[in-house]
Amino acid sequence: MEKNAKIFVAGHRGLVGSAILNNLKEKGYSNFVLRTHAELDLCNQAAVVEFFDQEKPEYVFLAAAHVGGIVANNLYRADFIYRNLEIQNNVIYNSYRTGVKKLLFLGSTCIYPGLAPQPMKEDCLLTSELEYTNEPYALAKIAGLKMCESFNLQYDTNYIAVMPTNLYGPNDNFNLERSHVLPALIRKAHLGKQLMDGNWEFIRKDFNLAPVEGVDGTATQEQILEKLNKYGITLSLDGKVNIEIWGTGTPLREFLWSEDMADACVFIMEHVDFKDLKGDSKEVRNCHINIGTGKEISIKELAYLIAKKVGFNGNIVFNADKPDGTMRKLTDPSKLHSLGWKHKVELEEGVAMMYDWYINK
Ligand SMILES: NC(=O)C1=CN([C@@H]2O[C@H](COP(=O)(O)OP(=O)(O)OC[C@H]3O[C@@H](n4cnc5c(N)ncnc54)[C@H](OP(=O)(O)O)[C@@H]3O)[C@@H](O)[C@H]2O)C=CC1
Ligand SMILES: C[C@H]1O[C@H](OP(=O)(O)OP(=O)(O)OC[C@H]2O[C@@H](n3cnc4c(=O)[nH]c(N)nc43)[C@H](O)[C@@H]2O)[C@@H](O)[C@@H](O)C1=O
Repeated sequence: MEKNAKIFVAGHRGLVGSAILNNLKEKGYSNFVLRTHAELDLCNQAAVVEFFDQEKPEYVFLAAAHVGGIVANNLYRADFIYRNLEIQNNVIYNSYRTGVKKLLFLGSTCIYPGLAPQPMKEDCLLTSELEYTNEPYALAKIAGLKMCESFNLQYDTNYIAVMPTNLYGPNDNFNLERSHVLPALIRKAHLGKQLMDGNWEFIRKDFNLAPVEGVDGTATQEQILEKLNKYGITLSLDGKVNIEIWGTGTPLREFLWSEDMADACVFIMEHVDFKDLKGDSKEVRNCHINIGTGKEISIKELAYLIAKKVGFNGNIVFNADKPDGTMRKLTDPSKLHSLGWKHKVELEEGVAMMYDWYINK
């Protein structure tokens, strides 16, 4: 990638897109074409055609997608499949049509079977059933990686698909209904701590609740408690505070710091071509690349790690009525390692940086 090349980072204000943009800037790239969701809805085919015709980017990082945690994926199944197919079809096809030199498509490790052998290698794709909670999203991601592979084979394009593990970092989504587990637990633990400390004003502002004029403090506290209860943060009979963790706490997850993820994306754009991944094989499958650490932790251990970092001394309770999702999804990152990239930030350090970012944002 030439330093003055015109680069389109789709989704540049999101968790990964913002980290990719920063990483590119740090590495000396400066010629960006950027659009917010409001400026360009990537689901709008006509608008995307016009955008590519006008701007003619040379390189594309496709980090825009309809993204959410386990409950959002499970509830809004139509949105997750439809919007993601729309976004990726529009961006990948128009990249081909206007001669984009290279594109990086961001998938997810959800593409692998729910009961895949662990750790998951790239070639366990499509070997058995997907995990139900995010099946529509995973199917869209599989379509995206197959679209890259198929355009490469038929039209000799250079599109690479990467499959990141669960990510976290600056600009993450802290919405307690839609977010992934790590930002959700940081916010729940922090709110729980504020409640234990009687810091009502902080919680009121956090939920954007207007101060109630003419009503005494008690009424306002009731409103605040109602809001907290909705998200599983409650006063406990032992005088402490309970924060609710979804599921049993036993699922295992792997977490990668978003700035490491961005570094891997830029590294791959700079150093890896589809032809290197394909080699001499005639039947091409599984050329996508896992991006992960190869290390896992249970949700329960994660909850205690976050509580310790935040200084939350209340109770952690598990709500088994909420879904666990897949019990284990650990990547095998050996392909990525053999290409020359390895993660730097370990989970404990990442959680500390994430909490710092959250309280200072
Ligand atoms: N976060 C994670 O743990 C993981 C993420 N991934 C993948 O990584 C990629 C980036 O995810 P992440 O950064 O977490 O997601 P975010 O939700 O943080 O960011 C997604 C970005 O896409 C934009 N976007 C969404 N829909 C549209 C649209 N119709 N038109 C234009 N822009 C749109 C969003 O804009 P706006 O906010 O304005 O809607 C936002 O800037 C995605 O492909 C995701 O599937 C894969 C594995 C794990
Ligand atoms: C990366 C990948 O992420 C998604 O899959 P997921 O790994 O199941 O996502 P998650 O982060 O939402 O949950 C991880 C685990 O954590 C538990 N959990 C506890 N308490 C909370 C909680 O408060 N919020 C959330 N979200 N989860 C919680 C939760 O029950 C589950 O066992 C895909 O949908 C898809 O988006 C995708 O690409």
